[in-house]
Amino acid sequence: MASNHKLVCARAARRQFGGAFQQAVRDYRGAKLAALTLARGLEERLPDGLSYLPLAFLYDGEVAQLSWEGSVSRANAEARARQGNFRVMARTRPLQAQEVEDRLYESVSSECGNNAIVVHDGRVHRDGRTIYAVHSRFCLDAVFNERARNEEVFEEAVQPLLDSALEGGRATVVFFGQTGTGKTYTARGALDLMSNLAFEKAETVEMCCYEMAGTRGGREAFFDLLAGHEKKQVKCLTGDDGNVHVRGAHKIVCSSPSELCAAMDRAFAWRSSECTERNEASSRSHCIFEFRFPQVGAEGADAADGNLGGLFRVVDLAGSERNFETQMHSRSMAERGGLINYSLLMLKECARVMHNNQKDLESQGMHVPFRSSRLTHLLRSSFTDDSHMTTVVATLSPSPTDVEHSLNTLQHVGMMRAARAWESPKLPAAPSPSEAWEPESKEAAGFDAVQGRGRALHSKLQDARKGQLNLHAFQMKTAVGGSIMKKYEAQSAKTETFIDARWHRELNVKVQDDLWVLRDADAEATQILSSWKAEQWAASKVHDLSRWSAETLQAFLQSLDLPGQVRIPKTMTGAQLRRLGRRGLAALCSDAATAEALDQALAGESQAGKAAAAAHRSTNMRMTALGNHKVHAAIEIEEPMSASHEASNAPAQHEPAPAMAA
Ligand SMILES: Nc1ncnc2c1ncn2[C@@H]1O[C@H](COP(=O)(O)OP(=O)(O)OP(=O)(O)O)[C@@H](O)[C@H]1O
Repeated sequence: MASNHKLVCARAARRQFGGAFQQAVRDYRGAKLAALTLARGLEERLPDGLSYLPLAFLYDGEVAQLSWEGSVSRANAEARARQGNFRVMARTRPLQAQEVEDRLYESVSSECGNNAIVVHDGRVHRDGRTIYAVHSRFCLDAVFNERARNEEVFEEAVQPLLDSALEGGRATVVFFGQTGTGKTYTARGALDLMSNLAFEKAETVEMCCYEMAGTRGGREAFFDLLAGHEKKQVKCLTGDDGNVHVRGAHKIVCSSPSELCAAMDRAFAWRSSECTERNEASSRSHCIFEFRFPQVGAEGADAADGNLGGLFRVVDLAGSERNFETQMHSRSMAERGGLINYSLLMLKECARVMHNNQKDLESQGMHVPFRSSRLTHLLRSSFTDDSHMTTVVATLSPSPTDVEHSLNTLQHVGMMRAARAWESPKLPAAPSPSEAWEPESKEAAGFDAVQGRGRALHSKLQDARKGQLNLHAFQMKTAVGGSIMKKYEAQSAKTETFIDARWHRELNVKVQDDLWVLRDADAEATQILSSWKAEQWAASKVHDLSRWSAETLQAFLQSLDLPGQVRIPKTMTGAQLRRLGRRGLAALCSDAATAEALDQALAGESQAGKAAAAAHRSTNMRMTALGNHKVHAAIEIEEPMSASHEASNAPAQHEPAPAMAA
């Protein structure tokens, strides 16, 4: 049963049909390679657009189009990789040992030369039979694949910021992404490399480090990580310069790389981290490293308050988590996780509003809720101040089970990038093989950089069978017009729908509509069955003398064609009549013939009651059989139930036994 459920769950399906999805990824990569070769070889010889044609013959239309588009826009990659103050990059970690053991494939392709990243999303169609892959491309300022080393990431993402800070500027690098994707791994690598380089230009480096976590009262607060055990709370205040500063944090002035590394290690040691389902050492707080580089000639000045001296921040955010990843969390972990998710949500919300403000002229000026979380409050200048250099590094997991996370991360960093699109240089239009292609200028806008969604069909189960499932369940004939497996639970008459491709063939059915239609049909079936069961129960009790009210008894007596008189009091109920017994009943009748006729009529009612009760029991048994054997059991039952016929024998005067749904 559980396996059927899993089939409609995309994550489980990605595991189950891994081979087919992997083939889709291979196809895409093959098409990409072919497109690159063609673009290089034919572009100069053939007019625009025509060089695309050989690819269209070889591959599925959308895959060919997407891969071609990726290869021709390669020329624009350099222009697209902005040298502006706000840049967005992505780094994919390699598959972990457990993922390799589970035979998971790589669902992310990094097009490093093209500064683009493609997420291959394996999906199951709502019909439950067709599986297909959607390839989504996101264009960023730089992309690092799973083989990229920390040094490469540092050189591209961090070094320009460090240089700017060493010259007196303000810079922030933010590591953002799903839990267990390598934010801390990348941040630590960058910090280690930074500690050496910083002293090439600065004599001393002042460092403070704090984390944003929850207080006991469930509120966000900053805690000093260099203050030892106590984790002293520090304040986050807006200074005269309009920037947000953390006040009261312990500062360490380092004069050598080893001192700086020791201070960083100390901060990492105090940072909140716990073992979770996804990461053995998962960060449970947002950690901010702040470095100040006093400028030459600025000695004695309060560099923290004035703009004298450069500021460099490394923000290692806690990872976003989804419900299925937090099943084993304790209560306190769940509370902290709630705060983390809230602050990340607010960060995404700010990105969304900024993006909307940028994209839609009408909504320009919409309030960006930076103050809704302490994290966004702190990072405000990174996103709004043009002179503040910011790099957001999105970390991604290549696992197909994390595709939703990866898409979500890329969409949000894309929005952040788009929100600062005014900085991007004007790009020349890319050659396009068809009118329908997205214009290259859109690419620069980050979020709109999803260059189209390729769709490659890889259905193993394309046998389109005709027919219709007629569900004969206890006289109920439901033409659901689709592939449906029902499980009827005897007690609650509950039905569940399972879509399982195997049943399509066995039942020889074809999905005509989508799952929602089937669900409607299922709900209808549940309703009919439930009311029918209730009616049957009521029908079985209609003939039970001991349940008759005084009115029902009088109606019953009037319906009988008795030879003589019966002197039964108008207030006497069925139960009281039964207690009289045969002799007591005869005493109420005017003659023996009347007593005999009344006795026979009551015996007939008793018989009918027994038959109805037997029918009800049989219904329950059949329902149980359905529960155990699913639809097969229902189909094998050919004889309609006879309870309705029994019910029709009930006396017309008293409450008629309801007919079953036919
Ligand atoms: N690029 C990489 N190369 C090799 N291993 C990596 C890479 N990125 C991450 N890892 C490994 O993945 C695991 C998780 O990494 P890390 O703790 O940095 O994730 P995280 O994103 O900080 O997670 P959380 O948000 O839960 O703190 C670690 O064991 C790390 O060594």
